[in-house]
Parts: sequence; structure tokens; C-alpha cells
Amino acid sequence: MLLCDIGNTSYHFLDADEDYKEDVKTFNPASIKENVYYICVEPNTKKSLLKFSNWIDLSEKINMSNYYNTMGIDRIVACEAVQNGVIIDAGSAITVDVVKDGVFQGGFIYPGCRAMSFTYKNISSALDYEFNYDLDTKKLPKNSQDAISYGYLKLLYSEVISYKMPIILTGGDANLLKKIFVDAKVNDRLIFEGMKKLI
Ligand SMILES: Nc1ncnc2c1ncn2[C@@H]1O[C@H](COP(=O)(O)OP(=O)(O)O)[C@@H](O)[C@H]1O
Ligand SMILES: CC(C)(COP(=O)(O)O)[C@@H](O)C(=O)NCCC(=O)O
Ligand SMILES: [K+]
Repeated sequence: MLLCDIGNTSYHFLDADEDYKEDVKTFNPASIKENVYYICVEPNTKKSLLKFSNWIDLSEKINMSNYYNTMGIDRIVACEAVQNGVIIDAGSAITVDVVKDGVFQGGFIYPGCRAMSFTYKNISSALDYEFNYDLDTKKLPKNSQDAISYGYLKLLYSEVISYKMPIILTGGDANLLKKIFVDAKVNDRLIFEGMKKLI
């Protein structure tokens, strides 16, 4: 069975037990001939997929009573895969969603690592640093690289650990954020687990 989670950066495929990514800018969905069950957060891509009868949109199978209408389908499907925990999906955007006893409690959207890195660079060349993911979040920064790293990462970290719940990391930057959220569990296939429950 072929599954695909389409975000704002990549088509993330799961084919049997292999997962791989294609760039949304270059991948041609017509190249897939077999049936593929998908979810898609990108409105234009979602529209373009309607003409392919072998691309089957799983979003129609969601019971929306626990969610809000404009909520990203990636967030919803990730929540469907979790009973209790905080889900951090670190992709083009970072989404944080809380699930308690299988019920979505709410969540928020934070700039993705790459997007935020560009934001700092665009403010001033004096802020042109890669984030320091090995940052000591217990110490106030005394250098420029840590000043932007702490400003971006510590605020997210403090908010998420305040929920005192298990943390599940997924998305393209999960392994980067794992350096900050040391007790988190990385599950790159969380969304596929949620999708399988819908088929
Ligand atoms: N042009 C880009 N825009 C956003 N993220 C990008 C880009 N190029 C590479 N990345 C990286 O791609 C990953 C996006 O994560 P992924 O989960 O694949 O994306 P999404 O679910 O948003 O499609 C992140 O590691 C991000 O830093
Ligand atoms: C926030 C997102 C863009 C994240 O998508 P991704 O980072 O996977 O590309 C997506 O969940 C979305 O389009 N959400 C709609 C707004 C909302 O969830 O309230
Ligand atoms: K995301």
C-alpha cells in the first residue's frame, strides 16, 4: 500500500516499509500509476490532485467533530495517532498539538526552523547564524548565535514542557529539535500511523 503526506515542502511517501521524500516543487504526481492514499495541506497541490483517480484523499474520512474547520489535515491525522501527548511536527512550520485521552485539546503554530532562520538573516547580516541546537537552555546567552537560538528555541521548549506530558517529535526537523527536547520520542511515521487508521 502506498501512502503520501504532502506538506509545504515535501511529498512524504511510505511504500510498504520504506519511506522517502520528494520535493513539492519538482515532483510530478502523474508519475505514480498505482493507488496512493494521501493527505495534503497545500491548497493548490490538493486541487491539482483531483484529476488523478488513483490519488485517494483520506481527509474526507476524518470525524471533524473534535477539530476546527481550518485545521491542517496533517495536524488532525497526527492527533488521531496519539492517545496522550504533545505532538511537535517540525516541518515548514512547527505545529504543536495536545491530545488527552484521545481528544484534541488545542494547539499552536510556530515558524519552522528554516523559515525562522531566514527571518533572522533578513533582519540583519549580524544575525546570520545557524541555530545552535546544542544550546544550554538553562543559561542566558552571551553570544549572538545563542541569542537567536535561545530566542527561537527556548520559548518553544518552555511552553511545551509546561504541559508535563509525553512529547512526540515528527517532521523533517524532528532530529534537530530532539537535541532540545531530549526526553521526546521521535516518530517519523506518526502521520502514516494516523492515516492507516482511516483506511
Ligand atoms: N524551501 C524550504 N522550505 C521549508 N523547509 C525546507 C525547505 N528546504 C528544506 N527545508 C527543510 O525541509 C524540512 C521540512 O520538513 P518536512 O516535514 O519535510 O516538510 P513539510 O511537512 O512542511 O512538507 C525541514 O527540515 C526544513 O528545514
Ligand atoms: C501549519 C501547516 C502549514 C503545517 O504544514 P507543514 O509544516 O507540514 O507544511 C498546516 O498544518 C496548515 O496548513 N494548517 C492550517 C491552519 C491551522 O492548522 O490552523
Ligand atoms: K508541520
